[in-house]
Amino acid sequence: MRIGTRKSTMALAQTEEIARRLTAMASDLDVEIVKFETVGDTDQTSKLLMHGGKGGAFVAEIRAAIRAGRLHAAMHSLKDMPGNEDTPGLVIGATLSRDRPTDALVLREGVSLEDIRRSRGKGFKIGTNAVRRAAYARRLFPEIEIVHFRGAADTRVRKLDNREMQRLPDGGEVGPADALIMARSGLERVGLSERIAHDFTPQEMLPAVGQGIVAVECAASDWQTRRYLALIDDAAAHLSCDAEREVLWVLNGHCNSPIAGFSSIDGVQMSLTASVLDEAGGQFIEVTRQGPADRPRELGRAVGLELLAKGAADIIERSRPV
Ligand SMILES: NCc1[nH]cc(CCC(=O)O)c1CC(=O)O
Repeated sequence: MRIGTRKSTMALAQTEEIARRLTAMASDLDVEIVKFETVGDTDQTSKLLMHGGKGGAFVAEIRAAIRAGRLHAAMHSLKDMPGNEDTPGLVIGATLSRDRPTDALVLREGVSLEDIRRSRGKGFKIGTNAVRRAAYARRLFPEIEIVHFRGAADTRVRKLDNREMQRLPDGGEVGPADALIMARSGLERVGLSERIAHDFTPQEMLPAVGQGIVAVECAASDWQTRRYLALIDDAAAHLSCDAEREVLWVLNGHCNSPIAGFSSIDGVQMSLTASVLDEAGGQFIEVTRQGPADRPRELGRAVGLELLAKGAADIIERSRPV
């Protein structure tokens, strides 16, 4: 099975995990990891929007290779898969069991969370490129300065430690950052979890839709690949995937929309919370509902529609595109 992936440390770790799980379930299977250098990786400073947005940059090229038969499958972080475009002929053949979905705070030497909390963020710069994280950061630390930080997880931490500036598309630069907000699961996968100073609770910072879930995509008609992928599919993660992504679908959301969504399963019940916030941190709409765990899309749809009824569309429309 030829599995395509970006070649960042994190993406490779995730793909190696897929390969390990596949060969544990099917010892006859040979897995080959095919590394792609996407436009999003080679072009670190220019706006991702030029390449069709973040999801477009990371995902489009690898999908074309599946459709052309050069790959059997592709690894994606579910969080990075756009929720507002159809993917005819492709399916998510497997979702791996979910890693811890929280966002985490990484600090440079000499800075503590207490300092940041006490000053309500005043005098501190926090690096992130996610509209959702910026919005929640401003709710938690109203006077913090957000600096746009990009790049692979390990690169970002190196820039933080070396007090490097971040170049911007317009030629300017920002930084250096005092802290970063990053996904715990990503930090774990690149071996940097000991750098986590604080895990934000879902009440402090609701995770992105799909955060912590690794997905494997393949051609809908490739039954042999689907049969293998079914062996490593985690049912609970797949139900959460369906529920949370339905919210994105209803809200026409992409991976950098100001939208958060997180579901959990307790027995036969699923609880789903989703929110929409504006980047300045002023407007915040949150909805929680419970429903039967085996009908995740219905629950996602109900939550998405309730967010719309409470004014979500306005906030989403006013948010920056990527
Ligand atoms: N946007 C990059 C990205 N895509 C997936 C993860 C890791 C978490 C995950 O798999 O959900 C990250 C890094 C981050 O957000 O810090």
